[in-house]
Amino acid sequence: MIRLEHLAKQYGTFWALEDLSLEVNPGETLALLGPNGAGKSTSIKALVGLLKPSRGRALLGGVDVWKEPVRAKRLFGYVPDRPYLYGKLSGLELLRFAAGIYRIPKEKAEARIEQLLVEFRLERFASSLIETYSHGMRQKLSLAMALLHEPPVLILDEPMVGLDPHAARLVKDLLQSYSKASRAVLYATHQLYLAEQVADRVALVHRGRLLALGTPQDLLRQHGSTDLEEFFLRLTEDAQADAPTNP
Ligand SMILES: Nc1ncnc2c1ncn2[C@@H]1O[C@H](COP(=O)(O)OP(=O)(O)OP(=O)(O)O)[C@@H](O)[C@H]1O
Repeated sequence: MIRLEHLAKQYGTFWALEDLSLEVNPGETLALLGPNGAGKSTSIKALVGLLKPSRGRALLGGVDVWKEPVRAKRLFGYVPDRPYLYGKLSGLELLRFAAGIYRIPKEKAEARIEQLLVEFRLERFASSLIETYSHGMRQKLSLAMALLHEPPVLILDEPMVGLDPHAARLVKDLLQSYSKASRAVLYATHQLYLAEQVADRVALVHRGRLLALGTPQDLLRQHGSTDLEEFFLRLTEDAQADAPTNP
C-alpha cells in the first residue's frame, strides 16, 4: 500500500536521507522511529509530495506520488507535525472546504463532518475561528480533515505531541484501529512507548538510514535487547560511532 524505494534527500551537501526502502501493507500500522534529526519528517514529506526526493521513489497503492500527484493525493490523509491551518476560517468552514476539494457529496460530507467533530470533541468550537484554537485543538482538526474522505492510507508526523490524555487516547486508538479494515498507517515518532504499544512493525531510522525493521518482539529478539529503550539507545549509539561523517 505504501512503498518507499531507495528514497534519498540531499539538502545542499548534506544527505538527510541516504537510502530508505520499506513497505507498509494493507492492514498494517508501521512506526517510523528515530532520534531527533534522523530523517523521519524528510521521509514523510517526500512521501506526501511536499519535498522532492533527490533519488528514489515513493508509491501509494502503486501510484508514484511524484509522477501522478493528484491521483496519489486522493489515496491518503496526512497530518503534519505542525499543522498550518488558515486561522480566519472556523473549524467547520475548513472541514467543508476540505470536503469540497475531495469532492465528497454535500449530504455525505455534512454527516461525516458532524461525526468527526463529535469524535474529536470539537463540536463546541466548530463555529469558532481556528486562530482561537489551542495547539491540541488544531492537531485534532487536522486529524479530522485527514480522515474526511476515509483514505486507504493515513500518514502522521509526531501525532501525539501536545495532546491532552483524552486526545492522546483517541489518537492511539485510531492508530491501532484505522489499519484494521485493510488500510495502511504510517506514523513518525521518537516516542518509544508509542512504537512499542501501537505498531505492527517498527522501522528504526538514524542518520538517514534504516537500521532495523520488524515487529517490536522480533527486533528485541534479533538484537538481544531486553526492552525497546535499550535497543534504541544501543543501535543509535553504535550507528553514531560507525557512521562516516556526512558534511
Ligand atoms: N530544509 C532543510 N535544510 C537543511 N537541512 C535540513 C532541512 N530540513 C531538515 N534538515 C536536516 O535534515 C536532517 C533530518 O531532519 P528531519 O526533520 O527529517 O528529522 P526528524 O527525524 O524528523 O527529526 P525530529 O524528530 O527532530 O523532528 C536533520 O539533520 C535536519 O537538520
